[in-house]
Amino acid sequence: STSLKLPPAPPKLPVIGNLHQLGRLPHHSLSRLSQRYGPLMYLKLGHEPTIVVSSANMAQEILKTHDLECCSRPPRTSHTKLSYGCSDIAFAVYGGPWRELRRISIIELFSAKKIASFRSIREEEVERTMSSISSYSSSSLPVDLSKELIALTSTITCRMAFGRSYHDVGSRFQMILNEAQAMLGGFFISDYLPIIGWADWLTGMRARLEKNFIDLDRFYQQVLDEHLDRVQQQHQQDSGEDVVDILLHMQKDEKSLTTDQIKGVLMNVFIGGSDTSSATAGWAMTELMRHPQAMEKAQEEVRSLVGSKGKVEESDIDQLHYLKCVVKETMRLHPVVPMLIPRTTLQHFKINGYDVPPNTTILINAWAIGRDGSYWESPEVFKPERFMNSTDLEFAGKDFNMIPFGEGRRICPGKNLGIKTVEIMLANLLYSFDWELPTGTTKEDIDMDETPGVTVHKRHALRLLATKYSSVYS
Ligand code: HEM
Repeated sequence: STSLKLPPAPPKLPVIGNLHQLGRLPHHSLSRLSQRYGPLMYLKLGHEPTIVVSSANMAQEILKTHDLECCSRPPRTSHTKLSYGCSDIAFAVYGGPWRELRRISIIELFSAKKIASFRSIREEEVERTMSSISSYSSSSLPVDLSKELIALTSTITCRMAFGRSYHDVGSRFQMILNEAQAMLGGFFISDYLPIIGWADWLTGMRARLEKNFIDLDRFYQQVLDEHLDRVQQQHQQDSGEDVVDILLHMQKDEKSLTTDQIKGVLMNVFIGGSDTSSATAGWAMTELMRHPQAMEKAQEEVRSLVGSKGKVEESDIDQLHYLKCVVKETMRLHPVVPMLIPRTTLQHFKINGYDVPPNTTILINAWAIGRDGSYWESPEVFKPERFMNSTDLEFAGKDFNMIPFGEGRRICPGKNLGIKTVEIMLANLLYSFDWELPTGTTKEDIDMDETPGVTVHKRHALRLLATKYSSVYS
């Protein structure tokens, strides 16, 4: 290994390596570090060799040219536990079972037809949330928009996954899921320093992980048993099936699908699907509150299109060009999975003259790439107009300068579903209400602090005063 030419490496400490340089928000710390050491950095996170990628060019090398060599996932305590031993899509190592599950999910769960079949769920639940916000509107109390959005996306996901009778999973289940999610981005010492892995027990992390897992598993088992009775008696129907129905039907026909795989996919649908969309919509509203002109333009567009219809439907969205630019600009500045999901290399390869050994973790800093001044003019400025009239600037576009969903073999399979959910929520929020900051605060007071974790949320809830837009009810 001494003959390998590795990418530039910041100095490291014995045993912990560069762990102390990650800070509370690793995407920020690593972005700063890359300004000094370049777009490819070689770190040691405890015992784990890691390459951090911080430019679009290098991301393209990894996600396109060398996608096959680095499309596996490194083992992680929390990921392994919550994915039934990596029997899922998101954390499974590269290989036959992952490929098969991904193929099934793309054809059966995330196809355009399937996404369309869940349309009424999205529209009904968005409408329900708008009426709940209306009640605040009449009481002149601020709405905790972050909370409303999380409740909305988890209800949509529950109905899609488990069916109508599960639309209200109760705050308990939501709480466990939120905690499980935080754990996925959390710090398990055993992941990096197996030599003192017992510290996970001391800190109580391990016990919490086990408990959350047992609670979630109990819930999934109950849902599966209830669905199983029904599925045994019915023939496959093309519409009206929830995710559990589809997977159980597939299991009945193909037999190769294990119950752990079904539960693993459910965990992915939940953890990958609900939080990401609510966090994105929350960031979009936050940016619009800081940029009143953009807010006015977006509201003007949606209101002039929809008129006095009372709500925005999905069929309207294609004509909302500015709204789509707002969503893109939000995802450029706030990719809610800022470092994607870690990858690991399967074999040695070279990139930009440097060696990348096998079993090296690859972290791609999508957050830094979206704010890179060599690709983006005034990168820190929220300016949805930059996407107007540009067919080149797409998510996972050809230049790799905006990759909020990743790219290559591991690209997010729920991308189109996620975008649709964000757009319909945002369009209705903008159409139905005028938004103001709580009395005594100005747009300069809006903080942009983030929570650490796999999915990055706004740290402090976005609280706003909502006033019903009069033409909605006229
Ligand atoms: C705004 C919404 C969303 C964002 C920003 C997002 C982002 C991401 C990102 C960055 C990855 C990692 C890609 C990589 O490793 O290169 C990912 C993977 C994944 N996402 Fe999403 N996602 C969203 C919505 C969804 C939805 C709605 C679902 C499902 C219902 C979903 C399911 C998954 C799964 C299963 C994977 C793992 C793919 C694999 O490893 O093969 N995501 N997502």
